[in-house]
Amino acid sequence: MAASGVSHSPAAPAYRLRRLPLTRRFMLPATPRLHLPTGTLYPGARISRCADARAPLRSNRRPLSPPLAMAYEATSAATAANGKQDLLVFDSDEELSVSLAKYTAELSEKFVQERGVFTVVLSGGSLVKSLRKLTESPYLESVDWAKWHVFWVDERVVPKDHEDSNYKLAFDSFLSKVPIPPGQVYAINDALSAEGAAEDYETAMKNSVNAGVIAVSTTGYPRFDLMLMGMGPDGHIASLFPGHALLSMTEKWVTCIKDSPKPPPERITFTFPVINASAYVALVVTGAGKAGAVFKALGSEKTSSDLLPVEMVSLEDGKFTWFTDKAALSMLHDKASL
Ligand SMILES: O=C(O)[C@H](O)[C@@H](O)[C@H](O)[C@H](O)COP(=O)(O)O
Repeated sequence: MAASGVSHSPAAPAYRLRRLPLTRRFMLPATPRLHLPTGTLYPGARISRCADARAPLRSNRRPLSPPLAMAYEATSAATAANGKQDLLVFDSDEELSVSLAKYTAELSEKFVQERGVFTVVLSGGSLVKSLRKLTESPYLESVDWAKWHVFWVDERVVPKDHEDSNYKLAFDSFLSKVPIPPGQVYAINDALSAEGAAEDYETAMKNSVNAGVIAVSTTGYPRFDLMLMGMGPDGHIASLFPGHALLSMTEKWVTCIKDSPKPPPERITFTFPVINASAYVALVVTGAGKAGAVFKALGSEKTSSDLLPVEMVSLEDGKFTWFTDKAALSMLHDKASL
């Protein structure tokens, strides 16, 4: 059996398309300085806090209670040539989840209007829990779920009903609760070896490109509409780990790793050219455990020889947004108040 066509039968509520207001963002010109809430300037950092950036996000149902997000615009050495990154900082998981749902629903509406489909890529880890608001009103009714095609940026090579399976994680808390047609959910073929599963997944992606479901980038790689990803404490994204030879893999769209430092060891993963061909990437990074990697990525000088995987995200022609909290930024704040 090829990747895709996983059976699940979520209830299929009638939906209607609702226009959702855009999340308020504060866009200032990029500057090689960091202004943090203390007002302290930390020369040498590369983030600028937008003036008076705390503001409530709006919903067409009800105003969302007090300041949800501080919006930042960030640039880094890796992205300077390829556009800006947005850094959104939330006071709570709840607020992050509300904003992520709104962001995703707006992109769904945009791409369904433009392309007639919406291709979404998920990682495993805590990201999936952050998608929970999408399974609730108003999104459950308003999102055009029938147009979604769901892929995984990485997957553990285990049976689909295994506790380690990223498919199972997403199915249990997200996919089983929204009416995406099962044939549009592209799980790996769990009967194959790691090599076979990676090859099979790449073939499924090529078929989707040929069918016009997945767009193509100017460099010939699949261009997904939205990748929703987490980052590990070591700065890994997908199953691309610091210092690993796979970081420089460009020949394949999907490859396998058999010595993942994060268990389980056998996984398949998209390669960097595919990640960097995306139209939108949302990176959800919360908690003090991630503060070191966030500091390295956003607050420290770097050379091309010591880049963490997260710093190697450099979108060809796309938009990268960090969804973070204060704990994840704590080392930046500490540095700024020195
Ligand atoms: O299969 C995996 O292990 C994930 O896809 C992995 O890349 C994950 O997204 C990060 O490790 C962050 O996970 P947490 O958010 O749980 O730390």
